[in-house]
Amino acid sequence: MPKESPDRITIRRPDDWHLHLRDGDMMAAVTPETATRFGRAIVMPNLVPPVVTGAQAAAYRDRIMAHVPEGSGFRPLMTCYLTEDTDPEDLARAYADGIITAVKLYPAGATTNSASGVKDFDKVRPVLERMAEIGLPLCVHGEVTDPSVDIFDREAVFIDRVLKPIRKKTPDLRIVMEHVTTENAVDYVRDSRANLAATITTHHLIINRNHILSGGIKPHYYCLPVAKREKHRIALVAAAISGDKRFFLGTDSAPHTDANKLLPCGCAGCFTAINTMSCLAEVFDAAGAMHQLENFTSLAGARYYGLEPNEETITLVKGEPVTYPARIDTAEGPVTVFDPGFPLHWRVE
Ligand SMILES: NC(=O)N[C@@H](CC(=O)O)C(=O)O
Ligand SMILES: [Zn+2]
Ligand SMILES: [Zn+2]
Repeated sequence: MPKESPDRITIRRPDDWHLHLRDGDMMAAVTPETATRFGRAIVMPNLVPPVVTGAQAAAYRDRIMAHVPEGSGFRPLMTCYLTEDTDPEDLARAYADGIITAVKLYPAGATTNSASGVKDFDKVRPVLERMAEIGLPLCVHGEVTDPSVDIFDREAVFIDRVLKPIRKKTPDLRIVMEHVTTENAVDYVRDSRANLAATITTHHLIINRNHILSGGIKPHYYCLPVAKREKHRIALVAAAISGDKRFFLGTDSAPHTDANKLLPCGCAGCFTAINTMSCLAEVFDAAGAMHQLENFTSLAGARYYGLEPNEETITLVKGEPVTYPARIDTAEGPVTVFDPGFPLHWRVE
């Protein structure tokens, strides 16, 4: 049990089960921000070109490690990007060698850098079957790309059209539905019997679609899946604070430069690596659920991935509003930090 008083709580060091570290100069700038705060992170493979083979995942891991501050103890958990040409044996080897922790499924065109994703889900059946056999988890960006489906319905439709058939044909495949944004997804995960869990982002616990669209368009709140109605946000908070071990933190911290966000066709993604724990503590505290924060950030995800929780602990302290930078500088340009829209009173000691 976390040690807790009204203004102080000590929990296991958190992990981030869905993170974008990018590459090159951006990676150099954002990797320390996560490495100093989290024990481990599942690193998304949607680089350009994507990380598709075990060898590429190992090389990417080494590039990340070069920017992990000494003594942080941070461990990047690597993923491969599933394509219609993925070789099941390459994945099986990379998993056996401890190079990858999961495989990522992007429907082609669903989100940032997903052009090489899957169009025909039958083509990846042999890979999914091999993954089920060896217990290699599949992380899923759960949105259909059918342009005739309303963007606010794409997650719910994905569950019926894609996820249910995959789970029926491959019931032993361990799946993580990434960054869920709807009550539909929460209910679907909660009603499942086995082999299904979900990550929830920091920002989807805080914003709804009004934050993006009301009173002027707010590109820094635009991410995919796009934030939905308030009733969905409420369902996400309920899942996060429930103590249910199938819901855990994946920040989906997805840095884009301001120049790439503030465009007629701006990029999707919120950069939350810096203030995530303060944001989450605020949300859990407001819900009277500080005692469930540790499960969400530090226990449930490790358990689903079959890993031990981190040995180290962190202490969060409540007091005067926390200060954090509005943006960070990178050699590619400034990146705006997620603004929850309210003061944050919890800081990591
Ligand atoms: N979440 C986002 O809005 N963007 C992510 C991609 C993703 O996770 O879908 C990115 O790579 O920028
Ligand atoms: Zn995604
Ligand atoms: Zn993501």
